[in-house]
Amino acid sequence: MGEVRSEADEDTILPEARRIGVCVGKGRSKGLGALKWAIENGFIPAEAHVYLLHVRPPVRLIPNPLGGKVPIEHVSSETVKKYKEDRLMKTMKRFDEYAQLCMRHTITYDVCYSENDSVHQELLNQISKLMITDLLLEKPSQSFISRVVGSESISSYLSKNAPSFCKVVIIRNNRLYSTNDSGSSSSGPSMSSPAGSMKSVSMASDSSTRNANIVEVLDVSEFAIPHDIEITSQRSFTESSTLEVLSSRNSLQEIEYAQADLKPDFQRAHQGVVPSSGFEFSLLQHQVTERNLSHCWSQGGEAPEKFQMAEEMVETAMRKVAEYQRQRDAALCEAKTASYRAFCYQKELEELTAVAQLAFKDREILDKKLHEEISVHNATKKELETTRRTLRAFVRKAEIAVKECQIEKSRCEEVSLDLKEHIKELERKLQLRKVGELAEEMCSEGLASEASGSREVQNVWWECSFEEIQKATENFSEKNKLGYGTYGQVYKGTLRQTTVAVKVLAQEGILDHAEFQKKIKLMTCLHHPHLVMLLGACLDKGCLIYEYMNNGSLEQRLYNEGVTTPLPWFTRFRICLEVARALLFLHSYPQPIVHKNLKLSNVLLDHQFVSKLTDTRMVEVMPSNSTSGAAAAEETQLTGKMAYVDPDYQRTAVWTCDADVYSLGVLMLQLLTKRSPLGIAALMEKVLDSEQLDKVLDKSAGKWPLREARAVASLGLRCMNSRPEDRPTLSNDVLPVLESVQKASGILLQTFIPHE
Ligand SMILES: Nc1ncnc2c1ncn2[C@@H]1O[C@H](COP(=O)(O)OP(=O)(O)OP(=O)(O)O)[C@@H](O)[C@H]1O
Repeated sequence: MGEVRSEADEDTILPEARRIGVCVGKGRSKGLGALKWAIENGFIPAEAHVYLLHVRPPVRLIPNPLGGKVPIEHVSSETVKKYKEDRLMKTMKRFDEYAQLCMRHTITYDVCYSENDSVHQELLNQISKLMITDLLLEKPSQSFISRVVGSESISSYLSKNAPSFCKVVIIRNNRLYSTNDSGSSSSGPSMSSPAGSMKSVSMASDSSTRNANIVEVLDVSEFAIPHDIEITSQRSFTESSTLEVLSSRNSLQEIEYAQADLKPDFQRAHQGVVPSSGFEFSLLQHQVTERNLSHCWSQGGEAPEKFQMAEEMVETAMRKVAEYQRQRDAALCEAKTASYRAFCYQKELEELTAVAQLAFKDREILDKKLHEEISVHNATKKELETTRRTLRAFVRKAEIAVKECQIEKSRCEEVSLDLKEHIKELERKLQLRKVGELAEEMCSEGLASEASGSREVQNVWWECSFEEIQKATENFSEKNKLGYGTYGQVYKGTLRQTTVAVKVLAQEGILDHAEFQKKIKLMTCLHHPHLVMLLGACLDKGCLIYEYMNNGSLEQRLYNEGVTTPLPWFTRFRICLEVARALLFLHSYPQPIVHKNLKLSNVLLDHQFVSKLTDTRMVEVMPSNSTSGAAAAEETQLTGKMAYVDPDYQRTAVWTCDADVYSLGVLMLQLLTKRSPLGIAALMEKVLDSEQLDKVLDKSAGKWPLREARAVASLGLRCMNSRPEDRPTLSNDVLPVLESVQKASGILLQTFIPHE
C-alpha cells in the first residue's frame, strides 16, 4: 500500500482482478469525489486494487526574484533541485486524503505520479501500462463560460481514446455522469445512479455516440486543460505565480474568475430562477439562460428586447468581473511579490547565517592564531628582555674593561716613562759604577790615600755648590723633606736632571774639610746593587747627595700602617737576602767595611722594592758623639738603636763584621714579627721552642710559609748570639739558608709587584 509506482512497475499481463484508476487532479475537481462515489456505491470490489494517477507537466520555468520566471537552464542546478523537491512534496500531499480514504475502507492502493508535457497522453499511457480496467474521473460542474471556450477536457479525451479494456467512469457532483461503455449518453444530474444500477446505464459503443456524451460539457479542471493552458493554470494557483505570468493570463482563466465573481450578482439578478441548492453556478447560469431564451421566444415580440437586456446584464457583469479580476490580480501580485521577497530574504538570511557561521569559525581560528601569536610574542619579548639584560651586562663589563684598559694604558704609559727614566738612570749608574769600580780598584790597591786627590776619582762624584743644593731642594722646602736621622735632615731634590736625596749634615759634627772630602771619596767608591749610591756632596756645607729611593725605608714600610701597603712575606724574605748580600759585599773588602749602623731605617726601597743599605761608613764621617739635636732628643729612638748594636761591641768597643751579622739577625726577626727589637730574641726563642711561631708572625704580610719562616727565625736567632763565634757566617750559613728560602718561595718572590 501507498507506494509510488514508476514505469518499471509496468504490468504487461492482463489483470484478473479489477484495477481501478482514479485520476487525481488539483483545484476544484481533485478526483476525491470520484473515489468517494465509487466506495459509497460499491464500485470497488474487495479484490480490486486502486491506482491513484497524477500527471504534471515537467518543470521548465522557475520564479525569479523580480517576479518573473526564468527557464531552468538559467538557474543553478541546486535551486532547480530544491524547487523540484518542494513541488514533489506539495504534490504528494494531495494524495493524503485519498490514502486515508482507502485505508479507512481497507482498499489497497498505489500512487502513480509522473511528469509529462501532455497530461492526456501520459494518463493514456498509464492506463495501458497498469492495465487499468476502470478509470474514475471527477468532473467539475459545467460552466456557462466553459461552453464558450470550447476546449477538449481530459475526461472527454480519455473517454474517446481509452483502450477497450478500460471503462472510463465520470463522476460529477457525487453522481455518475457518464461512462464510455454505455450505448447512450447520460449527462447532468439525472444521469446519476448507484453502482449497482451502473450496468443498466447503457452507453453507445461507437465512438461518435461516446463523444456525444461528453463533448457538450467543457472541463476546466486542471488535469483537463491542455498542456499550454495547464502551465498557465498552475502558475495562477500555485506558489509559482508571478506578476508577469498573471498579466499574461489567458482568456479562459479570466472567464473562470469572472464566473466565480459573477455568481453573487447573478444570483441576486435571478433570485426567482436560481435554485438555492448546491448546483454549480455555471451550469445554472447556462440552464437559466436557456430557459429564459426559450421562454422569451415562446412569448413572441418581447423576446429580442429581453434577450438584449439579458445580454447587457451579462456584459455589465462581465465588466465587473474584469474589474474585480484586475483588483484581485493586483492584490495577488503584491502578495506574491511580498511572498517572494520574504522567500528571498529567507534565502539571504540563510546565506548570511552561513557566512556568519563561517566568519565565526574564521574568527575562532584567528582568535586561536592570535593567542598563539601573543604567546610567541610574549616568549620573544622575554627572550629579548633577557638578551637586553645580558647585553647591558656585557656593555657594563665592556665599559669597565675599557676603563680598566684606559687605566692600564695610563699605567703602562707611566711605567714606560718610569722605565725610560730608569733606563737612563741605569745607564748613568752603569757609567758611574764603571768609574767607581776604577776608583775602588785604586782604593783597594792602597792608592786611595795618595790618589784621593787624583783627577780621575775627583771626577767620579758630583762636587756641588750650596746654591745647586738649594735650587735642587727648592731651598730646603718642607714639602721636599723626607725625614731626619742621627746626622741631619734629608730632602728630596732634582739635581743635574736626576732625582736625589740630599742629607744635610749637622754642622757641628762634620769633620774638617780635608778629612770629610777623603771620607766622601771613599764612600763614593762603594757600588753594589743593594747599597744606596752616594752620588756626590757639597763639601762646604756638608751635604751628601744620594740616589733617591722611591719607597722610603723599611721602618716606614713596616710601621706606617694605613699609609703604606704592608710588605708581603716573600718580599721580606727577599730583603733579608739582599741585605745579607750587601753586608757580605762590604765585609769582602781586603779591609772589610763594617756598616756599624744596620737597622730598619737604613734599609731603603727603590721603585721596585729592591732594598739597599744606606749610611754606609757614616760612622766614619760623623764622630759617634756628634748627633743632631733632634735625633739626640729621641731617647726612645736611641734605645731602639741600641738594640741593634752587637753586645760584644759594647763589651770590647771594637767593630767587627760580626756586629753587622748581629744587627742582621735583629732585622730578620723584626721583618718576621713587626715587633720592637727590644726583647725580640727572647720572644723568638720562646715561640720556637713551643712551636708557636705562627702566633708572633706579622699577619699583615699574608700567610707565611711556616717552614721557611721558621728557618729564617732560627737564622735570625743564631745571628743574635751574644758570642760572635757562635754566630753564623754570611757566606757559609746566612746566605745559603736565605737563598734556599728564596728558592722555596718560588716564582712569587721574583714577580710580585706590590701596589701602593
Ligand atoms: N736616599 C734616600 N732616598 C730616599 N729617602 C731617604 C734617603 N735617605 C734617607 N731617606 C729618608 O730620610 C730619613 C732619614 O734618614 P737618615 O738616614 O738621615 O736617618 P735614619 O736612618 O732614620 O737614622 P740614622 O741617622 O740614625 O741612621 C729616612 O728614614 C728616609 O726615610
